[in-house]
Amino acid sequence: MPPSKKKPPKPTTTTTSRSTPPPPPNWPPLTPLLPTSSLSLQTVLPSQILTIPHLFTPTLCKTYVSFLSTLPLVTTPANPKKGDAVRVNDRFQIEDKVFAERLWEGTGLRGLVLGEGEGEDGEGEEEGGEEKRRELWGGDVLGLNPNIRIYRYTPGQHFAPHYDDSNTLSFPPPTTTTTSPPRTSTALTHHLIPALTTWTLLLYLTSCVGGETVFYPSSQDEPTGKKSKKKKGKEGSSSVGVGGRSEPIVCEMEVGMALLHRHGRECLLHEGREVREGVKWVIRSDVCVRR
Ligand SMILES: O=C(O)CCC(=O)C(=O)O
Ligand SMILES: [Fe+2]
Repeated sequence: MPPSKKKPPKPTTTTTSRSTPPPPPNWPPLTPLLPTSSLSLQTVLPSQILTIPHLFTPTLCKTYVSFLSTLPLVTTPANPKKGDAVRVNDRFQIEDKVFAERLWEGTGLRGLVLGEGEGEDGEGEEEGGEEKRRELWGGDVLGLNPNIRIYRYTPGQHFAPHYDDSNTLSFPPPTTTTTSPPRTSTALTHHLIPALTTWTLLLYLTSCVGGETVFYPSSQDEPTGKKSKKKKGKEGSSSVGVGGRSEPIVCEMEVGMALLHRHGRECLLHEGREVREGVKWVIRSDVCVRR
């Protein structure tokens, strides 16, 4: 029989695998943690940069670094799309609402942001707390963005100066803690809440030489000559902006420290400086508010 000229059918596996989101990683449990009474929200620059030292313990950071090292991280291109900041690091990104919720509820982050319990150093517990909190966070806080990003910077890698955009999303309803399924299949979609990201969360799992996150409160301090086309909101009137000039704010990485900074219209120009020795590991998410 002569060989058939018919082409073999095209495999369809590519299409199928592309439309199926990857399963979330099997994140290690968030333990050990310090008691929430030992945590506090510290102000680096009022209404702009806050930190929470020891949100993760050194032991938990080590566990996470070993685990994250097993994930398929991808090196970002050194020549980004037009308009995007140059960032050279290895990253892993996943939509994982369950993990975002665990980070929010299980670490004490929620209590600190919402001003519950003890330990805040001021921002959340002044008179008229509720209104101040809404002003600080940019609305009614819902929780953390399920879009979880993991960054690894090895020596020579960095994130060039840029502004973080605010993004809109449909915020998923809280996962029920019981094992029973939702009563109707529409329960999940009907309760999606229109949301907006307002602050960036960076959780440092290591410290290293270099790799600091640096903020430039005034545009005159832009280190590369890159000028933003965006309108700058209130950032020029921040307390260190006397006469339009101010020193860069250098946030040294501390193992287990969370750094929160305002983003969107009021985002300060910032960068992740080049790592010179060691490896910088970061978990990134965002604070979301009701839109
Ligand atoms: O890694 C850093 O220090 C900065 C990261 C950053 O700016 C970002 O994720 O937008
Ligand atoms: Fe950023």
